[in-house]
Amino acid sequence: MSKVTVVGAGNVGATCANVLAFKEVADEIVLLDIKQGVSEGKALDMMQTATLLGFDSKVIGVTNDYAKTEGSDVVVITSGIPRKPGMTREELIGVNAGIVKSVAENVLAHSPNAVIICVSNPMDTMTYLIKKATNLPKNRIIGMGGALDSSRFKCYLSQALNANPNEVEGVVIGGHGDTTMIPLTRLATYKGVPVSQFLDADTLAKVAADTMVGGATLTGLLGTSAWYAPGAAAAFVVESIIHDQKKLVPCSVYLEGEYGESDICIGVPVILGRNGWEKVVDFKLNAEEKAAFEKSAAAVHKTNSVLKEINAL
Ligand SMILES: NC(=O)c1ccc[n+]([C@@H]2O[C@H](COP(=O)([O-])OP(=O)(O)OC[C@H]3O[C@@H](n4cnc5c(N)ncnc54)[C@H](O)[C@@H]3O)[C@@H](O)[C@H]2O)c1
Ligand SMILES: O=C(O)C[C@H](O)C(=O)O
Repeated sequence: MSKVTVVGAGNVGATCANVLAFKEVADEIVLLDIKQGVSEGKALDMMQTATLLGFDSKVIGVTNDYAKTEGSDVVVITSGIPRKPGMTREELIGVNAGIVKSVAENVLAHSPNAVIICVSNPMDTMTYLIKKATNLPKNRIIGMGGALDSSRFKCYLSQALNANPNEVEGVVIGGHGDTTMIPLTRLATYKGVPVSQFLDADTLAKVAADTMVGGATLTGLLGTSAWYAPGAAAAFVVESIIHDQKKLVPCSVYLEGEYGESDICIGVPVILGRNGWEKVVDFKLNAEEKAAFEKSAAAVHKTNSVLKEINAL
């Protein structure tokens, strides 16, 4: 039997649980929130789609009762506040650090072998906080932002190409921040052919810029941050793990020398399998990409340093 817990039954958590159930990624999905009744209500609402959508997964909602999360294979942490228009993700650190740390401790008390997927922002720093606060093996702690950012990159690329998004490949590495993301335009392809054969440099630069502010654009439109693609991206990462798919997905993981960085969680391409992330894949960046990665890492290190200032570490 496979079991996944999603903590936070807000926009992203509920969407993630819904995708997990619809795709039957796990036999049991526990949706937990601190707000009385919300997760029970959303889980019941989802279960009432089972015969309409034809899935057999069971979704259970609980209010802050971690005993019900016992024995989870994977735990997705979405609890915390989202940004409002005009804010950066980094501004959420003060509130979200306390929430993420206590949630990670609570879930591990009942599921000591779980792989933890971090969604809460600022995601790279929250992933690092989980690593430092729990001291779990590094392969069991994963920030999912690169899966989302790469999906947005492929979406914008497909629109520029007027192509089917599923025939476009593209990867975003670096931090999950408006200025720290690195869409790897040089390596993006359409049916295996470099996109630079179809799109001029200005168009490609616009695609990269739109990708980097993809989350901010949606926050401006929605008044709060996005949830369909973030929830689906988290579910995609969970599926790769639960089904041991060995997919190559950019995720924020704890580096010890890979890509020239240490003591940081930041987005790099990793293989996902049953034990979490299994290895970092070296994309052989060129000088410009390496410099961008170094700059991105410096910004993430700076945000991480705030954890000590606010006594979260
Ligand atoms: N990494 C990414 O790609 C990505 C994408 C989208 C959103 N996010 C982040 O995910 C987080 C959630 O976003 P959202 O739109 O779902 O917000 P939301 O406000 O809709 O939902 C958050 C939920 O967390 C719950 N919560 C708060 N404290 C809790 C606790 N201690 N235990 C359990 N539940 C608790 C709240 O009650 C709420 O239901 C935000 O920090 C947002 O910035 C990250
Ligand atoms: O933009 C946000 O604040 C939420 C999330 O990180 C996203 O990229 O959608």
